[in-house]
Parts: sequence; structure tokens; C-alpha cells
Amino acid sequence: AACTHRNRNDALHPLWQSPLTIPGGTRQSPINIQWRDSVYDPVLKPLKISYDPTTCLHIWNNGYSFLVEFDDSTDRSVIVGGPLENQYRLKQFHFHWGAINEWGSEHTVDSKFYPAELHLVHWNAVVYPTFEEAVMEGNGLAVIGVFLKLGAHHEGLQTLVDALPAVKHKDAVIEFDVFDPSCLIPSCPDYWTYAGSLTTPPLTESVTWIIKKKPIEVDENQLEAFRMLLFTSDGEEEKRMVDNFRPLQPLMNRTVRSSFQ
Ligand SMILES: COc1ccc(C[C@H]2SC(=S)NC2=O)c(OC)c1
Ligand SMILES: [Zn+2]
Repeated sequence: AACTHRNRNDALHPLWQSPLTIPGGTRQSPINIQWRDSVYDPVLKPLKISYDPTTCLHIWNNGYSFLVEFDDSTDRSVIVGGPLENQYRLKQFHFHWGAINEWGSEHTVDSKFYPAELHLVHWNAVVYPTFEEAVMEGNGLAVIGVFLKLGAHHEGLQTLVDALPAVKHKDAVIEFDVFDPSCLIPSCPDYWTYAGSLTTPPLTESVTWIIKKKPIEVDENQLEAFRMLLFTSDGEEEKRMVDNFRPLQPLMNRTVRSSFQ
């Protein structure tokens, strides 16, 4: 079902009024990760994650997803190592999800969709003066992708879920002042990495993707809480915020590397 869902009118998908592809794009995201085609790279280091929970600022509904934004004016919440040459600063995290549990993730593994996918967005503040400039550069961003699968209740996610009714409508924002997003990242160190892009406009090819092999488990109520958010502003005709993921893009001349054998 998911595959027909994706093929039917992808270009007309509500989220993609703008052109689906960028002219000359050679490293677009998301992609299908074919496990057996990924290449183990022994040179890849473990990813080092150090987040300061007090850098958390607020949650807001931007009309595409809900974002938790961080104070990225200093190096208090950073990642380093893995495939990265520099240290990258945490700017925000957000999710992508489906209307039903059969699909929702942006990346797939051996053509399997997960019900949702978490993106933790970081930028290269060592080389670039601002996030906006980093967004335009090949080594500007590093995004950690974490798959969500249906299973046990996730305690750490619940604090976030409890705040969602307050940001039901587009442009709603609430203060969210202490949260450590490392509780959303599996302890298993294994990941895939490849060179890709933003998955929404401007679709710039500036992302080093780090996709965790292990998903986190969340329960049905927690996924349903995502689905009660709205794409629309207060007062407009309600459109549920679901299926906010981009269709799969061609791998082209890329290799997906794995940190594990
Ligand atoms: C202008 O710069 C932007 C615009 C949009 C997003 C969010 C997109 S990109 C991604 S990964 N997932 C998403 O939903 C950015 O995130 C880095 C950066
Ligand atoms: Zn995303």
C-alpha cells in the first residue's frame, strides 16, 4: 500500500506544491538504504553526542512539522566524530510521520517504511558564521535520523507529546525550557552515513546524513498525538498534519557506508 501511496501524485502531494526535484540534483534525500549494498568503513569513528538540556528554547508548529529549537549561539550542544570532520551545533529537531503506521518515515531500509522518523539538525559552526550560510554548503549540515517503530511507551518522548496540544495550529509556539534529546537516540552506536540534502525546500545538498540502525520504540497513543497536529492555522479549515515526508529520491552515484559489519 505504501508504495502505491507514494507513486500516486507524488508531485501533487499537498506538501510539495513546489517542484519535487531540483535541476541537476545529484545528492537528494531521502533514499532507500539497501542494507546489503551498504559498505562497512572501518575508518568511521563512533559519533560523540553532548547536549546541554538547558539549551532547549521552545516548541513550534511551522506548518510542516513541529520543531524543538535550541540556543545555538555557543558550543554547548554539539556532535563530533562519526563521519564528521568538524564539530556541529544542534539547532533543532523535528519529526516526519504518516496518517497510518504503514508509512511515515522519509528514509526506508530495504524498502521498509517506519511509522515516523526523527531528524536532529546540526550545523558546522566551526567553518560557517551562520546556520543560513551552512545550509548552502556541502559540509554545512549534519542530520541524525532515528526511526520510530510501534512498540513500548517512550518515557522521554512523552514530555514532548504532553506539550503538543499547545502547538496544534500552524505558527503556535510554547516555551520548552529543559529537554535532553539524547533520550531519543538509541544507545546502539551503529549507523549508516551518506551525502544528501534537505528534504524540504530549499532542498540544498548540504547534509551529511547519519541514520541510526536501531529504531526507538513509541506506543500508538504517542504516534496518534503527532497526527492530531494541524498543517493549518487557527480559524482555517482544519487539515491534519500527517504524511509530511518527501518521496524517495534516486541514489545516483552514491555509496551508503555503515559503521558496523
Ligand atoms: C532553510 O533551511 C531549512 C529548511 C527546512 C529544514 C527542515 C527540513 S530539512 C530536513 S533534514 N527535514 C526537514 O523537514 C531545514 O532543516 C535543516 C533547514
Ligand atoms: Zn526532517
